[in-house]
Amino acid sequence: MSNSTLHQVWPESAADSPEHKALAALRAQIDAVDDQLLELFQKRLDLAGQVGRAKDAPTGPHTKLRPDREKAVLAHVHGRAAAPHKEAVTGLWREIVGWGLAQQGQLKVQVWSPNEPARAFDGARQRFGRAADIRMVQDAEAALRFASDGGGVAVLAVNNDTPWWIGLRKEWAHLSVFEGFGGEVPSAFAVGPIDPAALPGGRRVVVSAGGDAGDGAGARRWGLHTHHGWTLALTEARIAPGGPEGCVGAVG
Ligand SMILES: C=C(O[C@@H]1C=C(C(=O)O)C=C[C@H]1O)C(=O)O
Repeated sequence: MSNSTLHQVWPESAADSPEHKALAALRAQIDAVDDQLLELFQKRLDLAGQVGRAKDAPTGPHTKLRPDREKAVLAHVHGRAAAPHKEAVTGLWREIVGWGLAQQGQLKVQVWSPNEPARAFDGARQRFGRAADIRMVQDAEAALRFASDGGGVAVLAVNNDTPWWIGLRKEWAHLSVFEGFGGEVPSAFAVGPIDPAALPGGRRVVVSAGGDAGDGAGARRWGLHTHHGWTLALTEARIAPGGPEGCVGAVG
């Protein structure tokens, strides 16, 4: 295409056309909104940093990640967002909350999923956001040890033969499940040294030796895995983490 043809299609006077002016005015509004967003986002980051320092005193061995609070923040913005924007708002706020948590120290996530590594990694990235340092690992026990030693959290698949979850009733009893990945019947769980008071209020994760122990009458229950008499299940029964029913956490 020659220059003369270009001139015909897009004459110099186009800069003064009503279309161009309307576009420029809209972009000026976007620039102004960006300035406001930038100021508010940085203010939020600073506040999250302050919350982190306020949490220093009583947290003990627990991570600063508070799944219950994150869930409440996401539910709040989802509830207030206009219907066509709910998905965009929720996706963005996952990122915002991830960066908020990062103000209190970068979250490290070890993902173990021998059968579906990409799916588990994507789930972890969506849940914890760009701010998190997320790595695939080859050994479920090592990932649990990493979480136990305060290194961060682990995302572990259950669609395989390694019954790592039995350890949540034994050597890893101080770790809690706080998220499920893959829908109603999760194929992976996030596990970490979460303050039991900060667990999300969703379905409870139960690891029990034999059968249906601890399920309240009539509560819905999803069996996920069994191994040598041990059962991993989800339940809607309102049982307390760490109690005799074998509740090892909850999913959001
Ligand atoms: C700011 C906090 O710390 C973290 C960051 C959050 C956020 O940015 O909204 C929410 C929960 C925590 O995982 C908090 O506990 O309130």
